[in-house]
Amino acid sequence: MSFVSIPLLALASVAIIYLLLRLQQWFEDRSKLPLPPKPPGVPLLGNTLDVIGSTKTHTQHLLFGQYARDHGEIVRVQVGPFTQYFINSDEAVKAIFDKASATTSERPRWIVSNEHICDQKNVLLLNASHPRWKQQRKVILQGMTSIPRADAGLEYLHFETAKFLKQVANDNRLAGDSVGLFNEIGRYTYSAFASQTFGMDIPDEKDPAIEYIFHSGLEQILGTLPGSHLVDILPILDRFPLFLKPWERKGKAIFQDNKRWCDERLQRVEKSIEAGTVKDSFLARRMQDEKGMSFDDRSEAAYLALMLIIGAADTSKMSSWSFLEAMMRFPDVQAKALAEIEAVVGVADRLPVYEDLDSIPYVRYLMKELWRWRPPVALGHPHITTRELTYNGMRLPAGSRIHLNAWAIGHDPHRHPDPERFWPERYDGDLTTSEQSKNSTDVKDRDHFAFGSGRRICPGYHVAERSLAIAIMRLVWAFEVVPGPNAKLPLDPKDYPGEMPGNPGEQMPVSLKVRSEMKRKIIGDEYARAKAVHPDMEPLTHDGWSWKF
Ligand code: HEM
Repeated sequence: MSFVSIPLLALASVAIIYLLLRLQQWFEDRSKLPLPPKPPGVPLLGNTLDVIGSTKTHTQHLLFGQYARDHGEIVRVQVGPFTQYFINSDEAVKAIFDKASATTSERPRWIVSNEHICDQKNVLLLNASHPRWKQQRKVILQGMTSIPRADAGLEYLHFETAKFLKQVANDNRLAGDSVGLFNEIGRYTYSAFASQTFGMDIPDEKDPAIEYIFHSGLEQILGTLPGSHLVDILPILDRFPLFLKPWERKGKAIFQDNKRWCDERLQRVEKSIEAGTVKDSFLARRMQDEKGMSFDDRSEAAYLALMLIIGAADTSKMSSWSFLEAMMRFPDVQAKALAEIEAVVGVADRLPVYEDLDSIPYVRYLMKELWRWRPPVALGHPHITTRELTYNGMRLPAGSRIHLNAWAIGHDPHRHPDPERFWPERYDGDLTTSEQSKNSTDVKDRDHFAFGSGRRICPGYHVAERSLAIAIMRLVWAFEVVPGPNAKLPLDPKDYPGEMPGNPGEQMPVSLKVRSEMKRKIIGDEYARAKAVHPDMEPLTHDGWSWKF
């Protein structure tokens, strides 16, 4: 036998074994329920080309929405070697994410993102079966996201939004500069959550802390996208010695950098506790409540504080930004919202506050409509099933990667007639909070799916509700929201796509005009009053970007 034929023989044997295994699988599957339907694709690549194309044009939500309309409640999409299942109906979400949540709450294995970059300390990426996941969810609820804790955070939301209003009301250039407005909304949300977690605020939109926190989150999320790291496709590569694994060295270095950043802030909080000058915050309370904690526990709490800013800030920023899109494109809704808010708050007496929400049902409808129309996490974070499930004559094998398609459900014309229209009246009479609505006996009554579902549902919805209600009431009360001077009319969301699928980007041409001199004065006065009682906080500044590899 020649030397050439040995490798050929080996290759042929591998191919035969592979075909035999596929054949065996086919025989086994013949007697089982069918898998969910899949959109037409090309051999071997499946739907990869369509998905890549939609990623380039920022239209993944539209592609997966179309798949849902064409193929129904569950769609099987093949991207390279990955099969993803998109759950596209409220009933299927209830059956799969809620009722079967004991078997649908794990995450895919992300070697680089979860194990190296986050050292298995990020609640968002951990498996639900990992003891740390349960522990962190408990700490988050007690320390930041329960109703009393969310209420305690209102002072920061009121302060930061008042500061934003004052900046915009007194700076015509900023009021007409969409990128500037986007960044200032980012500053106030990052600052509101940095204050609540670390007890430190971010006074300036150019503060490098914003870039640092944003990039830390981005690095983690990018690493969860299918195909971003070869080792996630071929986990055997993880067994190589470290010098052959640049991804692991880089991931671990990022973790160390994040940890150093958190530890520095932890030490500042510790010093202020010792000096008796500590500001109330998630981290300070955690350290004072848990006297027996070692430095590693404290360091983990500080890391969790950073993860919380990452989870809270961009989703809240995006909600305020999408709200401006809705007001600009639907001026009748804006006019009605203004009338309803002024009827309770007065035309020029004071700024709206969160407590006004109960007296203005229309604001509740605006919130529900916004999260239906523009869910910030439109295609959900992936979960993994741990055993085979059946639903409506279909089967999901164990190990399936499932996504809650919040966009498709929110834009299903049978569930929400005329879904592209921003129409808060569709929720007329529904005054439920997010928590009450998610527990609706009939899932058809549930308002939207922006926070996910089941055991892994976003723990921050009480906080998110407070943040959005304040933003909505104050933005509408203070400003007329209009298209910017260079806007291409009629406005088309395809002209200003954002990084988060289905959400507007910073180039959305929006402009704000303060509604009256009286309102400008009230904004100035109330900001001055809020500043006088706002605790003096240390800035969260980061001295330069330190990830260098
Ligand atoms: C409009 C605002 C927000 C939206 C739309 C949102 C949405 C989501 C979604 C869709 C998930 C994934 C759920 C799943 O895996 O099924 C999630 C997870 C998470 N969110 Fe939020 N979120 C928001 C605000 C917040 C806030 C304010 C906080 C904290 C104060 C927060 C903390 C978290 C955490 C810690 C997780 C990870 C939960 C886990 O994996 O177990 N989020 N969020």
